[in-house]
Amino acid sequence: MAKIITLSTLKKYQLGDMVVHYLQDTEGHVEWTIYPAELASSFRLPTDQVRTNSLVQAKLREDYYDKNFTNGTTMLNCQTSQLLKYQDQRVEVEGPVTTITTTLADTRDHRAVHFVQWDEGENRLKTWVKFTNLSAQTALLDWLPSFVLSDLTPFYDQQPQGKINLVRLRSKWTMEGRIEEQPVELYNLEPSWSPSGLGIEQFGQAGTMPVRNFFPFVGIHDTQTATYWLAELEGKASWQPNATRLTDRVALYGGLPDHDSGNWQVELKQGESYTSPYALLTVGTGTLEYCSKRLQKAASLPKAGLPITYNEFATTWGNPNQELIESSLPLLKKHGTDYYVIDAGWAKDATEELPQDWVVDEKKFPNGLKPVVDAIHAQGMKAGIWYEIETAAPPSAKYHDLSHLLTRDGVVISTIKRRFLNLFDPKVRAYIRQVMIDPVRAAGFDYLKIDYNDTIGVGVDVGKLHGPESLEQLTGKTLEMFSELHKIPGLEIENCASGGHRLTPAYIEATEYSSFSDAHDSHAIPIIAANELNVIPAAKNLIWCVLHADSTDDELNFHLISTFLGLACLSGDIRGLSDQQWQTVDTDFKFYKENQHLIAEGTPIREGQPIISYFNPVGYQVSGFVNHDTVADSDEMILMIFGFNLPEKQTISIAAADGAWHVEDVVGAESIEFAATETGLKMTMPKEVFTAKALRLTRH
Ligand SMILES: OC[C@H]1O[C@H](OC[C@H]2O[C@H](O[C@]3(CO)O[C@H](CO)[C@@H](O)[C@@H]3O)[C@H](O)[C@@H](O)[C@@H]2O)[C@H](O)[C@@H](O)[C@H]1O
Repeated sequence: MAKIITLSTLKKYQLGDMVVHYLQDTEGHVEWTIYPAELASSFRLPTDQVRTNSLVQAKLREDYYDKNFTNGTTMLNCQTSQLLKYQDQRVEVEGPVTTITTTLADTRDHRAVHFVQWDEGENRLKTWVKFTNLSAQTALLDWLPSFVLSDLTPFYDQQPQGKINLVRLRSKWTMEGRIEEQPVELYNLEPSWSPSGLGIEQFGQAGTMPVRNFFPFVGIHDTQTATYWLAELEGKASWQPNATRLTDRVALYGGLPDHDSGNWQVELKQGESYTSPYALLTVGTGTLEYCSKRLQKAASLPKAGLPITYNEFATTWGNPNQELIESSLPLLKKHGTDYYVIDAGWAKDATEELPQDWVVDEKKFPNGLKPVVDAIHAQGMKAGIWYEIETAAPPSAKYHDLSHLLTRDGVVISTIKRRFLNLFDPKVRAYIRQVMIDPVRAAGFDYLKIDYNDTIGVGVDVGKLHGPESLEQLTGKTLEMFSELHKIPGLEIENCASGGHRLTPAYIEATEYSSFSDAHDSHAIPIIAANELNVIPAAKNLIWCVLHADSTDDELNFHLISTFLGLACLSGDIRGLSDQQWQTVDTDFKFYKENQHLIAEGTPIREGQPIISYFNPVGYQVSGFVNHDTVADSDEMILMIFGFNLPEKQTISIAAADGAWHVEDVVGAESIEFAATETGLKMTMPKEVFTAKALRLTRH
C-alpha cells in the first residue's frame, strides 16, 4: 500500500472573509487551500493523502512523471514538483494590497515562488508563480501551471458522496456560458479502492479566442455547506484547467497547457525566470451568482449612469452611411440613447462579414467620418466606431501582404475568412497607428469597438517560441494596443470577438465594455446574459436588443427587459416603430435608469430550472439583482421574469423571498401575473409566448 503522508499547518492568514491555509508534510512539500472564515472551525487536516500537491508545480523535460498512469495526460506531481521544498514565506502589505510570497527550491539550483495577492476592496485572490533557473545548465520547462489549489473540500474526514459538484461554464457562438454543475463522481473523480489511477477532468482550448467550448472557469460546490470554490484563468489565449482526485479530496489546477497536450515549453538559461499568467480564486458561501461576482473586479455605477447604446449593425447589416446616421440621431436622442456606434461596413469595399483596408468609403461617407462624429456630438451623444484590426480578410490588400502576416511552421496561417497580422512587427504596429489609432483620435471618436472574428489555432512562429507561449506573447501585444488606445483622452473600448469569445479577465478588465454575444435576435438572450453574470459585471456587458416594427408587446418587452441584465445595445428597425412601441421602449428604459444602481452594483439572483434548448427555449427564468449579498440581507430588489414559450400556463413561487416585499414599480407584459403575498412572491406565466416583466420591490 502507498505510504500515507502526514500534513500539518504551516501557516494560516485571513484575507477579508477568506482563510488562506498552507499545509506542509514532513519532507518540506507545501500545498494550500482556502475556505470561508465563517467555516474555519470545520477545517480538517487530510488523513489519507499519498502525495502533497505542491503549490508550485513544474516539469523539467528530463524529470520523471508521477505514477497513477499520468504520463501523457498530466504532469501533476512529477519529479520536478516533488523536488521543490519549502524555503520561506513573506507577507508584504502595501496600502490596500497584501502579498504572500512562498519560496520553494530544489537541490539543483531551481527556485519557485508562489504569489497570492489580495486587494482589500475585493473578495478574490490573484495568484501566479515564478520559476527561476539558477543552475549553470539550461532548463527546459515543459509545464508551469498558474495555480494548484488542494483540499477541496477541507471540512470532512471523508467527503460526502454525491454532495460535491464540479462547476463549469460551457460555451459556443451565440450560446455562451451554459452552467454545468454535476457531482464529481460523474467524472470518476472519486477514489479507487487503493490510491492508484488519478481521477482527472481536463479541458481547455487552443487559440486566440479564449472562450470556446468552455470559459476558463472551474469550480467546486460543496452543497452540504453551500460553499463554492471558483477559479478563473486570465485567459489571453490557450488555457487548460483540471479537476483531479486521487484520494479523498479534489484539487483544482491549471494555467497554460503543458508540453504534452499543448506544445508549451520555455527555455531558461542561468539566471532567467519565467512568470506564469495569473489565475483568480475565490471561496464563499451562497449562490453561484453571489460567489462568481466575488471573482470579478467590482464595477460601480458611472457618474453619468449606465449608457444606452445604439449600434446600427442589426439595422443596416454592414451598410452604414452618413445620411442614415444623421437622420436617425434626433429620434435616438429623443428616446434617451447615449452612444451611436457605427459598425462594420464603413470602409471601402467591405462587406458585412469581410472588413477591408480601413479606408473610409466615400460613397457612404462623402466627407469622411469627422462630420458624422460632429453630428453625433451635436446631439449630446458619444460616437463609436468598429474595427477588426488584428486580422485581414481575403479581399483586403493586407491579406496578401505576406511579410506582415503571422506564420506557423513558416507557413502563413489562413482560415477561410481571415489571416492574422504580425503584431510583433514594428511596421505592423505603425500601420495600426496609421489606419486606426490616429484616425480615431483625429475624427474625435469616444468609443472603439475592437472585434476579432477568427482564431489563430495552436500557435505562431515567434523566434524560438511556438504553441501557447507564442500566443501569450502575441495577445500581450493586443493588450499593449489597448493601453495605447487608452492614451486617447476619454476613449472607451468595447471588447468583442464574434460576440463573447474574449469574455475573460484579461480582456474584460482591460476594456470598458464587452459584447455579450452575437445573439442579436435569439430567444436565448436572457439566458446567455444571466449566464454571463458569472464572468462579467452587468455594468460592462452589452446586450443586443434588436427592435422590429412587427413585434408584439410581449416580444418587445422580452427583448427590452433582457437588457436589464446588463447594458442595452439597441439596433434594428428604429424608424419603423409605432408611437405605442416607442412608448414601451421609453417606459422600460425609464425603469432601467431608475434602477441602474442595482444593476451596476447589486448581487445577481436567478431562479428557475435550467432551460435545455437555447435554440428553441421552453421554460421560465427569474433573474434580478438585490442590494446586498443575499435576498435575505437585502431590502431592495429588481426582478426580471421571462416566460419562454411554455406549453401551459405556469405558476411559480420564489422560496428565497418572504412576504414582507412590496412591489414599488412594474414594467413589461401584462400577460405575466405577479403577486407579493404573505407566503412569498408568486408569478403566473402565460402559455405559448416569449414575454417578460420587470418589478422593483422593497422591504421596509
Ligand atoms: O461584421 C460585424 C459583426 O462582427 C462580429 O460578428 C461576426 C460574425 O458575423 C457573422 O454573423 C452575423 C453577425 O453576428 O450574423 C448573421 C448571421 O450569420 C450575419 O448576417 C452577420 O454577419 C458570421 O456569420 C459569424 O461567423 C461571425 O462570427 C460582431 O460580433 C458583431 O457584433 C458585428 O460587429
